[in-house]
Amino acid sequence: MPKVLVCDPIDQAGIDILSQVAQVDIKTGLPVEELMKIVPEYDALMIRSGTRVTADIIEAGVQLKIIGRAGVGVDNVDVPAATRKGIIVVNSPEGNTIAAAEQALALMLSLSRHIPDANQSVKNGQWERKKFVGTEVYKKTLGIVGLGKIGSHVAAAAKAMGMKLIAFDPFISAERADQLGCRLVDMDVLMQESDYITLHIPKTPETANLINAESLAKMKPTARIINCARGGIIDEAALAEALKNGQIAGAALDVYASEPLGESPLTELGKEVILTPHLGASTTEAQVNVAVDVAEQIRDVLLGLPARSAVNIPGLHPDALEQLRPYLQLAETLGNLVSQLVGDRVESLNIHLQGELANNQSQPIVIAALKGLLSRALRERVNYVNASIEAQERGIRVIETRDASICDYKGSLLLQAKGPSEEHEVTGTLLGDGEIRITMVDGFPINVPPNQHMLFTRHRDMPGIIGKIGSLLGSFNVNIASMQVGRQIVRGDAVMVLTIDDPLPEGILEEILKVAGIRDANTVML
Ligand SMILES: NC(=O)C1=CN([C@@H]2O[C@H](COP(=O)(O)OP(=O)(O)OC[C@H]3O[C@@H](n4cnc5c(N)ncnc54)[C@H](O)[C@@H]3O)[C@@H](O)[C@H]2O)C=CC1
Ligand SMILES: O=C(O)C(=O)COP(=O)(O)O
Repeated sequence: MPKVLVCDPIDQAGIDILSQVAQVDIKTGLPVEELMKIVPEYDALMIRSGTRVTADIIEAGVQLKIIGRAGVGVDNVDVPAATRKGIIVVNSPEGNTIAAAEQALALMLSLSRHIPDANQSVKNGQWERKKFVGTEVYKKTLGIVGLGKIGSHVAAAAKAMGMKLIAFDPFISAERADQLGCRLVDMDVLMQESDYITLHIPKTPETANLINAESLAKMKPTARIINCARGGIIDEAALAEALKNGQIAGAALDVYASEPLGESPLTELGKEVILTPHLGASTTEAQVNVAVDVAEQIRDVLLGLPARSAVNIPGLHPDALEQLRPYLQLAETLGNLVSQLVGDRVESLNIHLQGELANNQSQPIVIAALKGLLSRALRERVNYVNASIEAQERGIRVIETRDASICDYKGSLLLQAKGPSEEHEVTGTLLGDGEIRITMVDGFPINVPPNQHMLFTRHRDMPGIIGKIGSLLGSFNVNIASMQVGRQIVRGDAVMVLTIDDPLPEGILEEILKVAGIRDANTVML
């Protein structure tokens, strides 16, 4: 039974799902050294923001197949290191969207009405109505940095409260912003015009310290900033300074450069600052959502099925993936086949998407072909996660072309692979029932389903040659399941493709190559 280590508090609904297929050990708050020590035993890790999965932990996790982040941000996982090792990293992109958006809105209103300090004051026995006079958000300008899932929900709610919306997100179209009632502006304008600024961007090298002394200096003295995204996007020392100097009116933070926050100039400030301990995703609903979402993906991967929200497999919606799945199988089979025909190291791979296939998203098909191509050398170590990197590191040149006008079949895939001494090409398609057919080998038309054991020959089309190969195989007790010859001209060059029931015994290939007219022979295992 596979083993899953749960390193952070996860809702029981997720644990129940994992327990159906794995031994689940819950060990939260482990010191790094402890985690390093036990991680080699585990097939999967399930984490939240509390655990840092560093390159060292990934290196030590010799059995790891998947790291599941029950939440959105994967900045606490060394994703490139996981990718290199073929470990899938999944998250729950939508499970806590509403929770995080509501936290940002709650903080915005808390800031504008001094709720936390007013509450504390009453609890302290005071009645300070004058001290806590607030401001309205109605008709004020909200600047949203990052108009993705959370930013969009904040926009909708803020719009309903009568706020004017501006946004900075270089990856969002003006049409999408328009739909949300947002005007797209650049970062400088957003800093200058906003009464409230809310951050909903991932932590990346580009967004680290995006809000710094220089940008804070552009804000209105009455403006307030909210960060429910990630610590480190705001320079905390610069923010504390801006608040202390009255350069800006307030800030509410849920996330910090280092968590738990500990000692910080921010904790010494007054009612202009509200600090919460990374609670954005901490609602009952969100915790069930993310736990179930990620546990299901871990379960599926452990059962050999694909994950729907892998962050290190090229982005594809599950529905699209489902539709493409037969083509991925085709690409993988052809990649494996052509690599065995080349025999040697493959230096370049041309991938031609033809007919209907040319209209599909090509990246997953390219990756599937590379996975197939590399599986001869890397076996189960290559997967959809690391196939591209492995190919790149081996210096394999990948060229992709598409031609929708080629329509012998509904859609077909042609792979041409070149090695130091040999070059081969194979074409394949899918029949109506999704079955794979190899339709061309080295330019010769055939129609063969892939088989576990196959024999491919190149020969001169002449009488008797097929019989000779047949009896030779018979003399070695090899049972032929099917045999086909493809040729372009009578008595010219031809290919013969045999599917056989067992692996070819030692020595038989040499005998086949001795048959007059045979130019080349390859065994293939698929
Ligand atoms: N406080 C908490 O507990 C939670 C925090 N989060 C954080 O919120 C972030 C946003 O989450 P979602 O909205 O679900 O992600 P998302 O991927 O749907 O949206 C992120 C948006 O940021 C934009 N973006 C990326 N780089 C940018 C840049 N340099 N400048 C401006 N915009 C940029 C993207 O185009 C995208 O539209 C997450 O990355 C996560 O770190 C998410 C959930 C809970
Ligand atoms: O989903 C995210 O990105 C979050 O920041 C939530 O973090 P958490 O799972 O509550 O530790």
